[in-house]
Amino acid sequence: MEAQFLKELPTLLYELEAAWSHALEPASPPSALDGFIHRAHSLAGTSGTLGQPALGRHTKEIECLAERLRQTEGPVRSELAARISARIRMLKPQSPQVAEGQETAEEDGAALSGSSRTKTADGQAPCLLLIENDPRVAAELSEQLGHFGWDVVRCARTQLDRMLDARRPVAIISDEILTEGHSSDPRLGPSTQRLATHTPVIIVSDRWDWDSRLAAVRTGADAYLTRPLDIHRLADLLDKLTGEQPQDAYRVLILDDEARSGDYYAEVLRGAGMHAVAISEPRRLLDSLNEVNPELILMDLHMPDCNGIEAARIVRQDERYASVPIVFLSGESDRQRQLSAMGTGADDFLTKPIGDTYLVSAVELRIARFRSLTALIRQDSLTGLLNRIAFDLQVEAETSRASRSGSPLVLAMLDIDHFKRINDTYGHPVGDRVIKSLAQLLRKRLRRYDIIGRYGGEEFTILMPDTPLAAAEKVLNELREQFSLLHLSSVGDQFHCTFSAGLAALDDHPSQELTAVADAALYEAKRLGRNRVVCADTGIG
Ligand SMILES: Nc1nc2c(ncn2[C@@H]2O[C@H](COP(=O)(O)OP(=O)(O)OP(=O)(O)O)[C@@H](O)[C@H]2O)c(=O)[nH]1
Repeated sequence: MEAQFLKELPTLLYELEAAWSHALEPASPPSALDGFIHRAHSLAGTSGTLGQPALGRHTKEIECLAERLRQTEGPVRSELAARISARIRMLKPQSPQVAEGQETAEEDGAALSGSSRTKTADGQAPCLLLIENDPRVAAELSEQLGHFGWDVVRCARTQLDRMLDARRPVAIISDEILTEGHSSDPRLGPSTQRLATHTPVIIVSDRWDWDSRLAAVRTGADAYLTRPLDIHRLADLLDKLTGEQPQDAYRVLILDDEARSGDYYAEVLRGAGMHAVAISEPRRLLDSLNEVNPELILMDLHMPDCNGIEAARIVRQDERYASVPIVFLSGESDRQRQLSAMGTGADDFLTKPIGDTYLVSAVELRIARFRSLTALIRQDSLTGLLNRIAFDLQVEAETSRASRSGSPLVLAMLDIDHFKRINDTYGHPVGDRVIKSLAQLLRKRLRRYDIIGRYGGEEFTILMPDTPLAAAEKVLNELREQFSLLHLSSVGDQFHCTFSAGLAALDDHPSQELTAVADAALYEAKRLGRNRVVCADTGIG
């Protein structure tokens, strides 16, 4: 049965995708969405039973999102629809076994080197189809996007239909407008029409005029860029359009002395794609805070050993969690008592019993607001990376986590070489662009759970959990090479930059000294001639 299911899977996925396209059409009746939910539901169930649990979970998430879409009004609808489309794009007809493997590799922290992008079925980087008549331009574009981790496949306009089916690209870059609407072009085959609904299209053109832009808009192109092409802008745009910077799952910690209800809420939140952990003993709170690093704490108010107000106070004693929203979830319905409970550092009160959809929305809204507020405080405005204070806090959290679990951890410090010369030669704004390019490269090529910060000026820091020193050195050397190959440009001028890096491993150095040790290794890299990676000596602390 499992073999038969695998054989039928491409068709089932095709039908699921087609049902989604149909549900998206403005003129479709509400039953179209019901039909899609039904298909997702049955695929989730069958996949789970027939040996494809990862596919089952993924499709279940799609089903839950679609259920919420059915119950949602207003602007959130388009966000939900985009999330469903992104998840559907991740379903590859031939991928179930690989999806399992990929999950394992990521869980093992094994996917160390290379891109952090989601790999396709055959382990390749996600593919971009490039329609570009000029071979020289195509080669250069492929090479440059390759540095950012994209696998660019050239394709003639006439091959588009076949290539869409064969490679299932995450986006199309084209030097010509894909005439008459790329989703309804009579010259395109059925697969093109199907995929084009979901595959973003970027037009790159020499023409600035209104008519060309309008024509692109009318064919459903998602973006229109003019030459000379700014590769960093294109890379940014690709990230946005392909959802390649997927939001990390919202992290929620639930404390409820009734283990069964805590587990139930956790299950509901997990069903909506969140990372939710439930504990029933207040004493486990501190450890769980470190493990989950929650963005919201749902807490029962009345508990026998320690009530919610006391537990909230304990959370607030730790400055790392001083601003994490705490929401009491309790059967307490007396408004006055609710308000006085909130006066102790909690932010809100949800009254039990609470419906699943309401719980999910309430949690999502609060975490979204928490994220946007903390981003302002934690992020460096030029690069969007963590600023120095936020990075240092992460060092504290990660070093204590790694010490407890005994897993290796490396801290790297990077500094762009001769940066003053770049500023002096090309001006400060170009210098800023160089800083942004390195930030972009780091973000693209490192794993999602590596922590990247801008430490100041042209200096960057990276914290690499679960990473032995030798592996980190290899990754940093790859990054160094990729950065040195990036074409950077100022008006009419092209130039290259390099960086130096110093690495320190937690195994060999006490956590308080990690940054200073990495900094000393960086200094050594500069002294030895720059454009190199130096690991701090083992055992010197
Ligand atoms: N454009 C730009 N320049 C910055 C920024 N922050 C710091 N700088 C400049 O970065 C330069 C750093 O120069 P130095 O510390 O002398 O080092 P360097 O020229 O990179 O030389 P080495 O590190 O020894 O290879 C200074 O000129 C700073 O003004 C920034 O945000 N944007």
